[in-house]
Amino acid sequence: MVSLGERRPPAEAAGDEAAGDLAALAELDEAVLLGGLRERFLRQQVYTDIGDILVAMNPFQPLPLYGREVSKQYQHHETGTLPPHIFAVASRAYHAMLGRRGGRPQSQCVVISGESGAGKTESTKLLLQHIMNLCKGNSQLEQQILQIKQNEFLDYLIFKSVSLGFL
Ligand SMILES: Nc1ncnc2c1ncn2[C@@H]1O[C@H](COP(=O)(O)OP(=O)(O)OP(=O)(O)O)[C@@H](O)[C@H]1O
Repeated sequence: MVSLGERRPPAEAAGDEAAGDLAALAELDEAVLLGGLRERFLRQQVYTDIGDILVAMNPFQPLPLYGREVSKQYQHHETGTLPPHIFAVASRAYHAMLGRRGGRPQSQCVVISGESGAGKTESTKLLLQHIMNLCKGNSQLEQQILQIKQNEFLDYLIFKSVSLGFL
């Protein structure tokens, strides 16, 4: 959903020949795609765009990607100016829901899919965390999201389809 640009969060600052949006590459086949994802993963760049799809790779370790500062950066950024991130997806859905950036207000749906242990639950929590930050001041929306967060059936809101794991 977003591509690499000028301003980058710290984790992406140290060199990034591997493209943030693989769909922007002139040639894209399975080998290029897997190579690009692998290269980024080795640099701890766990998020990669492929056009409108965000690929999130599970780092299985805490990374400094989710702090308040990073969340702030992604709240009102222009599409394409920051590296791919789950917060960018959340921001895009949030602003589109409210009809900002040109469109009319519309319900939004984010499908989070992956094999067991891929990180769907964590991604959902991060998505909601960022949306909570975005809707500070909108108490009705905040309450609605808090209700979702407290819902023990949160997992059932996630599409748990099994995808092929290549890496
Ligand atoms: N972004 C992340 N950063 C660090 N660790 C993560 C991240 N995402 C997932 N993990 C780690 O991977 C584990 C499994 O993730 P999670 O529970 O989200 O997977 P899941 O896809 O929901 O699995 P299942 O379908 O089996 O419920 C987490 O407990 C956490 O330790």
